[in-house]
Amino acid sequence: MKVIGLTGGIASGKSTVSELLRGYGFAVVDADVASRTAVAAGSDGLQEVIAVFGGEAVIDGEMNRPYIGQLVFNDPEKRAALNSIIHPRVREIMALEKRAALQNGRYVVMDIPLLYENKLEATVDEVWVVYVPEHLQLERLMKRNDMTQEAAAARIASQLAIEEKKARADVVIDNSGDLQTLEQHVKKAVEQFFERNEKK
Ligand SMILES: CC(C)(COP(=O)(O)OP(=O)(O)OC[C@H]1O[C@@H](n2cnc3c(N)ncnc32)[C@H](O)[C@@H]1O)[C@@H](O)C(=O)NCCC(=O)NCCS
Ligand SMILES: Nc1ncnc2c1ncn2[C@@H]1O[C@H](COP(=O)(O)OP(=O)(O)OP(=O)(O)O)[C@@H](O)[C@H]1O
Repeated sequence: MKVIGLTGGIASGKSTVSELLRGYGFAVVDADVASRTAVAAGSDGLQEVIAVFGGEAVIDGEMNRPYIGQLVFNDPEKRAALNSIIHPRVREIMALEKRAALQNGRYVVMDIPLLYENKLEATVDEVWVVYVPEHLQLERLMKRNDMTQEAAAARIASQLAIEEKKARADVVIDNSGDLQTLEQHVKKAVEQFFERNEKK
């Protein structure tokens, strides 16, 4: 059973593509969901976040995401500190979910925004990159998160450039067009995937 690593830049359309892939029967393991589980209310992960970032890191028992986001996307050292708390836990959660999906005989999609940044290529069989040029990434991120251009640019700058991810991909899914066009691209990529993997 093959494992696809799905990545791209922030707001390039990974979640949109992973929903379409669910529709084709793939099991999707999502790093953003796992990263929330890693610091859920009452968890050891959240305790560590409080130890490092202080009491303001929590609001109503939950991690104060806007506060932490504003800190870490403007300071690489703080980002590294948060990553070192959350990423090992995310890897553990995702490995369990992946194993369960494979045991059920499913093709698996690992949706991992930081796949290249964290050198996780070897944990998947092939990498699909959801690509949009950076100006569209900025535009969609500002719109989705109701964010200033400055805040959106800081988030984009905290990741490997989208052009670099595109260059390294096994499969590129272009999401520069409308949603209908994206659906067609995904359909084609899925057909080619099954041709490669089920023909022999
Ligand atoms: C900083 C946090 C609190 C901001 O929360 P917020 O709800 O605003 O954003 P959300 O978690 O939905 O992330 C949105 C996107 O931001 C990007 N992103 C998130 N964390 C990081 C990071 N540490 N470095 C680079 N990009 C990141 C990803 O593309 C992600 O898909 C949160 O992103 C977080 O806990 N990040 C650390 C864990 C992490 O690296 N998650 C990403 C994949 S494991
Ligand atoms: N083809 C498209 N045309 C217009 N808007 C789109 C298109 N594809 C996605 N979007 C919108 O762009 C935003 C980003 O898409 P999505 O949330 O799927 O990205 P993502 O890569 O999962 O983001 P993140 O890295 O933050 O998890 C969303 O608001 C989504 O509705």
